[in-house]
Order: sequence, then C-alpha cells, then structure tokens
Amino acid sequence: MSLDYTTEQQVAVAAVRRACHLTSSVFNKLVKNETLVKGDKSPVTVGDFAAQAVISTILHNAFPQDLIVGEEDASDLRAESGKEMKDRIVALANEALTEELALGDNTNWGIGPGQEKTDAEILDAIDRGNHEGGSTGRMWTIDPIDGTKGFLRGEQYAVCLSLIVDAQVQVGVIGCPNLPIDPAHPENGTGCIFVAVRGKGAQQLTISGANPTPLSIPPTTPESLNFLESVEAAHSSHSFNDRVSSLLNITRPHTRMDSQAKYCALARGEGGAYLRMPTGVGYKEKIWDHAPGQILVEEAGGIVTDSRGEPLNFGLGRTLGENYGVIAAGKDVHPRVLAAVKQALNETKAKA
Ligand SMILES: Nc1ncnc2c1ncn2[C@@H]1O[C@H](COP(=O)(O)O)[C@@H](O)[C@H]1OP(=O)(O)O
Ligand SMILES: [Mg+2]
Ligand SMILES: [Mg+2]
Ligand SMILES: [Mg+2]
Repeated sequence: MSLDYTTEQQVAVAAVRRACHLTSSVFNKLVKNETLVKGDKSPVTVGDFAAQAVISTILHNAFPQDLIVGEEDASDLRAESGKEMKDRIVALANEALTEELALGDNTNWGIGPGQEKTDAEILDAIDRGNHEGGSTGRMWTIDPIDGTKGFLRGEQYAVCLSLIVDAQVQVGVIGCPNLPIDPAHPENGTGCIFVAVRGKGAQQLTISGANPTPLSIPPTTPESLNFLESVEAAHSSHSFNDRVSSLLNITRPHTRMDSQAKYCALARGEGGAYLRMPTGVGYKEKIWDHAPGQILVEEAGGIVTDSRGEPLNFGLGRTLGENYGVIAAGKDVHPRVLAAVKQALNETKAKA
C-alpha cells in the first residue's frame, strides 16, 4: 500500500493488461455453450468469469486486506450443471495468471510461470467480489467485461477496475482491446489502456501498459460537439438524447459505442459529452460501471454528475442508489448540457 497510490496503479494496470489479453484471445475461440444468461437477462461469458478471477487473484495477493465489489459471482459454476464451464474458466484464468512476467509485474501478485491456482482458488477469487460496498475504507470495483453485448458483437467493450477509498475514486484503469489506438489513424490498430490517479492526471497507455500519453479534454466548438451514447436502446434513452441535442443545436450525429470506452473516448476528445439517461424500467446503475470512467474524465479536466448536477455517490452500496442518469463532459460543455437536460426533463414532466 502506498499513500500516493503508485503501487495500486501498477497492480491495477498489470491486472487489466492480463485480463485484456485473456478476453481478446477468448473472443476468437468462444463457442455457443460458453455464454450464460443471468437472472437480469444479461449475458455473461467464460471471458467475464475468467477475467474477474484473474483481476481478483492479483488484487488479493497484492492487497490482502482490501475488499472487492465485482460484477460476477461463481454460484452458477459451483452447480453440477456448470462443471464444463468451470473447467474452461479455470484453464483460461490459469493461462492468463501464469503468462511470463512483463513490464512492472511482480511474482508477489500471484502471477508468472508456475503460479497455477486450483479450481477452488479460482472460484473463491470470483466470489471475493461479493462485497456489498459502503462509504468507508478501501474497496476495488471490477467489471471484468463491461459491455458484454458489445464484446459478443466483436465491437467495443472494456475491462474496468477502480480503487475507491472512503467513497472517493482514487485510481481508475480501463482496458479497451478493440478501441483504435489513434482515432485519427484507425489503420494503426486497436488496443489501449487508460489510467487515472486522483490529482495526478489521466493517461493513455499501450495495451501492454507502456508509453504513457497524458490526456486532456480539448475545448469544444459548437461544430465539434456531439454525444456519445450506448448502442443498446435498453441501456439508455436514445430519444431523450435526441431531444437534448436538438435543444443544443447539435448537428453532428451521436457516436454509439458500448461500455466505458465512451468515457475513454471523451477523455481524449472524441465526442463532447456522454449522456446516459434511464429508460424508465427501474434499473439502478452499478458502481463498477462508472467509477473508473468518472475519475478518468475528471482527471482529463472534465466534469461527471447525474442529471440533476449532483456528484455520483459511490458510497451507497453496489449501485449508485440516489443518482438519476449520468452526464460526463468537458468543463466548458457540461453546464450547457446540464441546462438542456433539465429543460428536456421538465418537458417530459409537463407531458406526463
Ligand atoms: N437495463 C439496463 N440499463 C442500463 N444499463 C444496463 C442494463 N442492463 C445492463 N446494463 C449495463 O450497462 C452497461 C453497458 O452500457 P452500454 O450499453 O452503454 O455499453 C453494462 O455495464 C451493462 O452491463 P454489462 O457489464 O453486463 O455489460
Ligand atoms: Mg454483465
Ligand atoms: Mg458493466
Ligand atoms: Mg460486465
């Protein structure tokens, strides 16, 4: 543990890097019976479970006292019917954990050749993500594959990790294996990791965790402003975004992208604002879906609030209980978007 979070950043980047390697290699090999549908009807793949096992194992070895709030749990894999999937997940997780050491890796984190884990250790690592959250102490959030639907389509997804201390996000790391390294030059290939530490700025790294490039959100002109939004219409209201963008006289079409890759794109100046309004089905946003994105955008000089202008509250448990919607944007744009969102909300209320 270090007060300036240097070790935490190193561990988090190492964990996300290994998990990204796992998810991108599993995508090409995924077969039909390697995806389950969860109770909330969302998909989960062997990649989600194995990536959570890898990240949780590394965190537990590096910081044994820290609590973890992870999206997945291993109950389906502990059942007899989950045996085949469990065997595959254990193999994938061990493959990733035992890969050769690379830049900044440390064998004390439970990684490197010869550090195979047993089935029970892998399942326990997944279940260590069962912390209920709260407003005090240190806890990590893991979303092993954010945007699983994008992952399954071969589009954007993100491996997301954050450290929250006393309800404030202090470290955020987001790995985006399918995101162009340089949006101006898509021919240069894909795969990047984004990292932010509170008070120390935001950076883009290569997918192997090298070459840090500082990020800051550029000022937006009326012509360059547009919204980043979900691909899935069920996850956020597309029609609300259309109304807000017409109130702001935005002419550029929205940029649709799955996962927290939207926060990453915003942090490097692609799209002026990320707007995520509920679709009205009572879904509560999860802390692991916003904590790393929030610190990344804030450290790149932007502002992240809910639709009422309130800060996101990461201290209320596994969900952002009291927040309604999310607006993330550069400092110059955020007040204008917030005003337009309030106006659109008032119009909706007046109609109801
Ligand atoms: N009904 C829902 N409303 C809002 N977000 C949802 C809903 N169902 C799942 N999600 C989560 O929304 C996020 C994806 O958002 P987007 O559509 O913007 O990419 C993911 O975290 C996804 O979970 P998951 O991590 O399982 O993919
Ligand atoms: Mg999911
Ligand atoms: Mg998610
Ligand atoms: Mg997920």
